Amino acid sequence: MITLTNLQKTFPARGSGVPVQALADIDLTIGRGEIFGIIGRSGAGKSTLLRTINLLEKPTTGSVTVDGVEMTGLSAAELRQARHSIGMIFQHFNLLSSRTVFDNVALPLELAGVPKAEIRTAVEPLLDLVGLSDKRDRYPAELSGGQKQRVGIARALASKPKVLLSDEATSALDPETTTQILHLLADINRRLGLTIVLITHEIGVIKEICHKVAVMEGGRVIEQGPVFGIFAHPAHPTTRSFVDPVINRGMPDSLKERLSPAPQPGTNPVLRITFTGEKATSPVISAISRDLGLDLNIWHGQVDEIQGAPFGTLVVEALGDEAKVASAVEFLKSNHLGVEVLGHVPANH
Ligand SMILES: Nc1ncnc2c1ncn2[C@@H]1O[C@H](COP(=O)(O)OP(=O)(O)OP(=O)(O)O)[C@@H](O)[C@H]1O
Repeated sequence: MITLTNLQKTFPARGSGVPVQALADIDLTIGRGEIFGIIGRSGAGKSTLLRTINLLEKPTTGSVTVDGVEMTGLSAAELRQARHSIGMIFQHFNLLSSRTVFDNVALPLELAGVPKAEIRTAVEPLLDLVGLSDKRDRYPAELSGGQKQRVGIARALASKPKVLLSDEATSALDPETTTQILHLLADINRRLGLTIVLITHEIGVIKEICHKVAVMEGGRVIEQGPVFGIFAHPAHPTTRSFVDPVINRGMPDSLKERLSPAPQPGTNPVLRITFTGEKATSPVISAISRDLGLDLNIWHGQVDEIQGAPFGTLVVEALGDEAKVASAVEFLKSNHLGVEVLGHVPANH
């Protein structure tokens, strides 16, 4: 649906400053109907990247294709037309304070010259969709933040876009309202098959509704893939720093301090077992002690949920000889569970 190829963006130097390279070597493919999240710290290049999709920001080099249309080659009139299929919502909602809820949602249609009767037929179901039918004649100042964002969403949907860009749309909202807005976006994605690209600095937003994620740092995408895989096995340290607070893959500090990297006489290995999907509930621990005669001392365990699928980690000390431990590792792998040796601790500590 959206392909960004070899995208670069450099902002020219201001005054006596130096040019800023905001985007470098960006290659991203976003599939039709996906909710694609882009996460990164302040200044990573998220907004610039999002704004290149509708060409609010013109890339210095590279190509942007949306629904088969190469955006960088369009004339001004063609670009205006192409932007009808790309809606956008914003952190601070960007509503017109002098217009009612109905008139804010109707605005893009009025600007496109749609007749009044048609506007009414288009806007009313949208107000219904976002749960604001009873607020149609209210003004933005009379609405809560969550309600304002619902107006923003309805307005973005008015021109029946195929893509919705969300620029930190929940950053100004409290956690409960954030969840409601995210559920609304997920619902719209399912019902309308809309492709959603959202940027955020909050990992919870990605965890809640995204199918895929790209992590940005210094204008580059440092890691990307399906949310489940990235959360379960974050490869880059920055990704880990985002994921660790919400997915506890770790172990107690007291144990960490006692770990030594290599086995010594009289030490036991410490394993981290990761469970994903339906395997998260399979009784592997009892199978290992029963069938392989290896006792496992559980140090730390956690079962979480990513995108509705269970994801668990278990840190265990294996109380047995090397051969038994090797068979247990093989057994776990053959059951499609993740297993890694974290280190070794003195036995009987
Ligand atoms: N119009 C501009 N002119 C010059 N530099 C810019 C411009 N817009 C952005 N930048 C710079 O480009 C880099 C990326 O900015 P961008 O706003 O895309 O980051 P971000 O990840 O969205 O950050 P934030 O989360 O704080 O919004 C930053 O160094 C920023 O200062």
